[in-house]
Amino acid sequence: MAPVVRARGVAKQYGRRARPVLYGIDLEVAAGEVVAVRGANGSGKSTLLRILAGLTRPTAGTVDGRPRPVGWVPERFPPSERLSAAAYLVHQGRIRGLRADAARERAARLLERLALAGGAGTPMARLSKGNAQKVALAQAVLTPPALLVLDEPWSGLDAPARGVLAELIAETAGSGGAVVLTDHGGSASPTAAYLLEGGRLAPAGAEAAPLYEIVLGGAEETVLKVPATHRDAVLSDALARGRTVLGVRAL
Ligand SMILES: Nc1ncnc2c1ncn2[C@@H]1O[C@H](COP(=O)(O)OP(=O)(O)OP(=O)(O)O)[C@@H](O)[C@H]1O
Repeated sequence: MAPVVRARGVAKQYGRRARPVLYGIDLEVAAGEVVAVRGANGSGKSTLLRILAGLTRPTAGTVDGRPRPVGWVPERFPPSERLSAAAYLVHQGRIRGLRADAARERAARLLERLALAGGAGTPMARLSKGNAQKVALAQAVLTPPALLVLDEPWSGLDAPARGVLAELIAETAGSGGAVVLTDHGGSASPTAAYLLEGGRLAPAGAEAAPLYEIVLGGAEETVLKVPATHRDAVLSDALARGRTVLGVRAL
């Protein structure tokens, strides 16, 4: 399948005297792929993800094919906004070309799925870390992204929200999007995993964790591939949203 995004020879050095963080990284991510980038603290994972998302410029090399907009979930979501979570998401939806009522509906549905404690009317500055993370996730998938990049997305999320996150990742990949994430906890069951070490990227082998295929009915049929660890949370979330479970099978 044609790659959604392709990095070639990407290198990064923050300042001329600093030691380079990345050396000549090549990486292709195809539609439907979930790619995990792992490595020690400070190994350059966030730097690589920011370059893939188009937020940081590489010192050398190129990134081709990046679609717009990229769904981006930063490691730390700035919650210093006075806007409420709902107002912030509607604003983001408008920027991405949604009509106000569509943006409101989509934002409300995502916040309900993610069970934003304290409600959608809470000012962003007063949100807890986990709830700010939920808003970060919601803004990234307000319009279905062709490329979804998530930096440590599991951190701070409670168990049900982790299930919803697994579902959002599976939905993005299932509808032809490409997903790149860092996952210290190894919670994503990626289709490919890489280890970033000494500024170079090496294949780390995909996870051994078993995958399940879940077929959901309702207004339309959806097929999701989710790791066994998130199967039950995804099923209960789907049932709570009025979907019908048409099938569950181990892959
Ligand atoms: N804006 C910046 N200016 C200067 N140096 C930076 C900048 N951002 C990152 N670095 C440096 O680049 C190196 C890699 O940082 P990066 O945040 O990409 O690593 P990481 O693997 O994501 O770390 P962690 O697991 O702790 O999140 C670190 O030495 C960091 O200090």
